[in-house]
Amino acid sequence: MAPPTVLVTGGAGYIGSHTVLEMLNAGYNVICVDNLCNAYSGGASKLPEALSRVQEITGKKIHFYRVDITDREQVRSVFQEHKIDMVAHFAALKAVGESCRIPLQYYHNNMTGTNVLLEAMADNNVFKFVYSSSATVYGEPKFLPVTEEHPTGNCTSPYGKTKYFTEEILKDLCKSDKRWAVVSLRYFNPVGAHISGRIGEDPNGEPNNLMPYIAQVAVGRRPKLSVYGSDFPTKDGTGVRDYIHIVDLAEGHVKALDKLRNIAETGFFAYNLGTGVGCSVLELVHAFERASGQKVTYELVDRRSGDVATCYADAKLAEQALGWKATRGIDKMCEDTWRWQSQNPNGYAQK
Ligand SMILES: NC(=O)c1ccc[n+]([C@@H]2O[C@H](COP(=O)([O-])OP(=O)(O)OC[C@H]3O[C@@H](n4cnc5c(N)ncnc54)[C@H](O)[C@@H]3O)[C@@H](O)[C@H]2O)c1
Ligand SMILES: CC(=O)N[C@H]1[C@@H](OP(=O)(O)OP(=O)(O)OC[C@H]2O[C@@H](n3ccc(=O)[nH]c3=O)[C@H](O)[C@@H]2O)O[C@H](CO)[C@@H](O)[C@@H]1O
Repeated sequence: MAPPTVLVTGGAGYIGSHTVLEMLNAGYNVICVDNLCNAYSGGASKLPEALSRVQEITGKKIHFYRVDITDREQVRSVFQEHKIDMVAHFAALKAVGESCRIPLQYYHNNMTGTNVLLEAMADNNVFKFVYSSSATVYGEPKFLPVTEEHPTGNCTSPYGKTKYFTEEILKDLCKSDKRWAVVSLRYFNPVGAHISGRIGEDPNGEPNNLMPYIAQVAVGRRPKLSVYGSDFPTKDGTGVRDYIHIVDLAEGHVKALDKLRNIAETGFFAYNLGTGVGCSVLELVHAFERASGQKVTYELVDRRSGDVATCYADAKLAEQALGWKATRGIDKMCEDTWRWQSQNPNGYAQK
């Protein structure tokens, strides 16, 4: 029996590339599409740099197509070229602040793109779908830890709304047609890098997120970290989040594919991918200093608008339903981030 073939959209990105690596190691065939709007295209090789390195690490072949998922013909051509069994959908624009400035581009890219993809799937009798969702669908937590029963939809940005609206579309789709089996994975705060140090997070321009910012200060690319708010009602006054190692996250996707591959059960399933452990900004800074041996200079400044004090997951449902549990702690997240950053001070674009 040939191993299943997974179409991975956004496979050249941070989470996509790490998940492709774990899918290949788990024996899946992988077809990747990406329009490279937020991924380094690499040198002469046909493959984007991140995927070229994934091939090097795994010794396995990746089929790659430079495709924009909003382009119906481009998407259809991939389904004509390959027999696809399942789809893992990472492709999206994801900068919260940018989404407030250019909401229409976010709704087009993330919503129209997903709808074009879903239509092409249905036209080719492909109904198994893993979706990249986010804890942002919960808005400001009403209770902690956040379970999958927490209300969704109280999103504070157009980006967050694209995630929420897409989940609602997927629920309606599953209600309308019992052939659909959808797993929506709600990521908390993915950080870290593959142990090889060859692939990692490579944000365009100034990082929005905490961990890549810390790493760039530690490696000397940025003078200091601004700590947004030190007067939150938390252990040390700084924001508390549920950071999850990117490889734990990637392994969670493989478990979701395994579930879809083997189940007769169809419908919509949502699972939190987090550790259940909250970590403050200053705790992460100090853990990174221990892991890297580098000083991370920081300044306590005003809060960033839209930030909540504390958010962390109840991850028990994913453990029960997927047989998955995060195993890597904060120190490992920092060690692996530092290995990537110190070996690739300028990310994939080695200058
Ligand atoms: N990184 C996080 O902290 C986080 C948290 C929650 C959810 N997510 C979601 O996980 C997914 C992957 O996030 P990431 O951090 O890897 O981001 P990323 O930007 O590194 O990866 C996204 C990839 O999708 C591609 N892409 C974007 N629009 C496309 C389009 N129209 N057609 C084809 N390719 C397109 C980009 O070029 C990029 O390679 C996204 O859906 C994001 O919303 C990320
Ligand atoms: C409001 C917002 O943007 N939320 C997004 C953000 O979550 P979130 O805001 O949790 O993630 P960040 O990494 O941006 O911030 C984590 C914590 O670090 C603090 N911090 C961050 C950066 C910095 O330079 N200094 C600093 O102190 C923040 O105030 C927060 O307390 O990233 C997630 C992962 O991409 C997205 O799913 C969320 O939708």
